[in-house]
Amino acid sequence: MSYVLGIDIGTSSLKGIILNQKGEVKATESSQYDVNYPYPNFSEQDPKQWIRALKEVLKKLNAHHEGILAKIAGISFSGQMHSLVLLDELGEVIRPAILWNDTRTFKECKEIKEKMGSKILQITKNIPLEGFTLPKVLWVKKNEPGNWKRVWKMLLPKDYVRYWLTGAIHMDFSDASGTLMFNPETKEWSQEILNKFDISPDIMPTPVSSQQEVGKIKSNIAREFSISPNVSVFAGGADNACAALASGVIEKQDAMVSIGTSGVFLSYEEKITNNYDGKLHYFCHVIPERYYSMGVTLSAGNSLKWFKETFATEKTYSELLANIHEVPPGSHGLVFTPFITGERTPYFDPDIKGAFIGISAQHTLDDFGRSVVEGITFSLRESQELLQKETGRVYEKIVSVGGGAKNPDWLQIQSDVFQSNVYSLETEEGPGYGAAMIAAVGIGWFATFEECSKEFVQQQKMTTPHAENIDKYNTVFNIYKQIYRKTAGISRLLKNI
Ligand SMILES: Nc1ncnc2c1ncn2[C@@H]1O[C@H](COP(=O)(O)OP(=O)(O)O)[C@@H](O)[C@H]1O
Ligand SMILES: O=C(CO)[C@@H](O)[C@H](O)COP(=O)(O)O
Repeated sequence: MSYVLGIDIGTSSLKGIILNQKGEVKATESSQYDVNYPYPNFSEQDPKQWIRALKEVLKKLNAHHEGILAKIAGISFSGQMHSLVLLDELGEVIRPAILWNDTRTFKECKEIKEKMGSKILQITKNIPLEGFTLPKVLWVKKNEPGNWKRVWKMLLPKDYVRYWLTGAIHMDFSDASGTLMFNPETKEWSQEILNKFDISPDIMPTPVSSQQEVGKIKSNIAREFSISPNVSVFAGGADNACAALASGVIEKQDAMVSIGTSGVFLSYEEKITNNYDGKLHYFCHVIPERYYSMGVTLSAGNSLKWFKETFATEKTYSELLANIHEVPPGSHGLVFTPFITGERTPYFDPDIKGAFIGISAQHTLDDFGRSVVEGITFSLRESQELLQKETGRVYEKIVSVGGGAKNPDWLQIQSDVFQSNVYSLETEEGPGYGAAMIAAVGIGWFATFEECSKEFVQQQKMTTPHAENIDKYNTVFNIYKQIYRKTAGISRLLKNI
């Protein structure tokens, strides 16, 4: 029996997932790491952490499942998007990776807008945002000229991990389309953008499709972890594209909600004719010639993580949320906005701050816990409303994935707030499951991703909206929506304190 391995380089951990030919999970392991926030708006990670975590995961897979890596026939990857990794000529990392939720690049975004105007949207289908890779490249060029001079290649996290395993330099279309330097129609780096910002095409990795075989594992690494040297390594894809594949979101009427560190409301797109004027992100899918649009909450699960680590250190997530079902919708008049690292959709504002509004003496930790979960979900409803308005679609099926899908009360809140049936997956393994599906297609178990999805993805109908909660949530959501406007000025004043 041969298996496939999916490796997900998330923001909070690296996960390895092994599937058999029926899509059953034979083994899974993970290893955590931290994000560093050295200054306001900065968010960085040391790529060495990913390699340390990868080694730990590979070791644990073999140790807990009797040399299972020897049975792997194909490997592929998913990873946090947009985060910039710079390598020197020796293939060494030059500086910490600047992550997707780092918002230091306000000035660089302004520069891109001034120099490119509407051309950037025309070419890339996206507008300049602090999270995307091009502004990060420009920041290093301007602020760290010594580092910039040493750059041999620029990569994204999963491409760096794959490079460490194989020595080959590539980036797949789904991740390349999140750099703001790539044309998703021609599937090439945009010479016009690179020229405009004086970026040498030599530093760009070769763009390839997600299921392209890109190399073999280096022999010393294969030996160390008892992996067959013949294992095929496939390029892989952006974590959200991989999560959408793993959720079976392959029809226009289906949507995915992912609550990881970030939060995402994602819609499948058959064509690239419409880019919604940059109000939504528009990227290549891992499925050939398919696309997706999405809105992003910068700190979704990250808000809950921050809340837990700050106010309930000793509790697990399950303990923290154990009683939220006893708190009524609206958390006794307490509303949270999850803008703790600024916000993307729909505000695109790196300086907005989070808030609890309505605190009173009778509020308990359970009220706060529920209001954090509700605030994150309201933020995703803003993306849902924007997507529905722009696409004209009403999503008949919303599949919920990521850490946030682990809690049944949160699934109920999602269903009530989105006013839709919310499905969860039988095997909720997130983007790593999609990465393993890419390997399954790559090695030829299936001719297409659609065939693989039909065989592998098992959605469970989990949660339907409670009619009595819908009106209440509409009222609270309307209050939530006013908070951005009313706190934007105050957030700017607080920035300098
Ligand atoms: N049992 C749980 N209940 C509710 N939320 C959870 C639970 N476990 C994790 N989470 C949330 O999920 C987030 C991590 O999700 P994950 O998909 O693993 O993130 P990433 O891919 O960004 O590394 C945490 O920050 C936390 O907010
Ligand atoms: O920036 C984006 C999407 O545009 C994020 O969604 C990252 O891709 C990180 O994802 P998670 O670690 O939260 O899954």
